[in-house]
Amino acid sequence: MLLSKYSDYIIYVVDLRDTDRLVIAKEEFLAILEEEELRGAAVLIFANKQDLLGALDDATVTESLELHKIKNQQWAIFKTSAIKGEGLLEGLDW
Ligand SMILES: Nc1nc2c(ncn2[C@@H]2O[C@H](COP(=O)(O)OP(=O)(O)OP(=O)(O)O)[C@@H](O)[C@H]2O)c(=O)[nH]1
Repeated sequence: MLLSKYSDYIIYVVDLRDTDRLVIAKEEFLAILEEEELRGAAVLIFANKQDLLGALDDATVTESLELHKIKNQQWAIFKTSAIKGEGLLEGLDW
């Protein structure tokens, strides 16, 4: 992963079909939030592959990544389908 020295925002993409790696995704996500350079950066989550059957809902992702515990940073979660181009612009507009 590449991080610029002082980033204004983080975009984190979660694969809604990859339930097996949700725990790893959470660990990685929490480690990113602890990066000194990213303190205060806005956090944008793309919950991707929402077009596929069996995709997790965003409430489950919110709970799994413990987004509600983020106190000093703005955050938002958008359901996306990268393949269909859905939800991406809404997220980037946020
Ligand atoms: N249906 C669908 N397919 C997608 C979407 N985004 C990416 N893919 C497809 O998923 C496949 C794997 O892409 P990613 O999951 O992004 O790649 P990756 O994380 O390196 O792959 P894994 O490690 O196997 O998960 C590719 O064929 C993509 O075209 C999406 O929103 N919807």
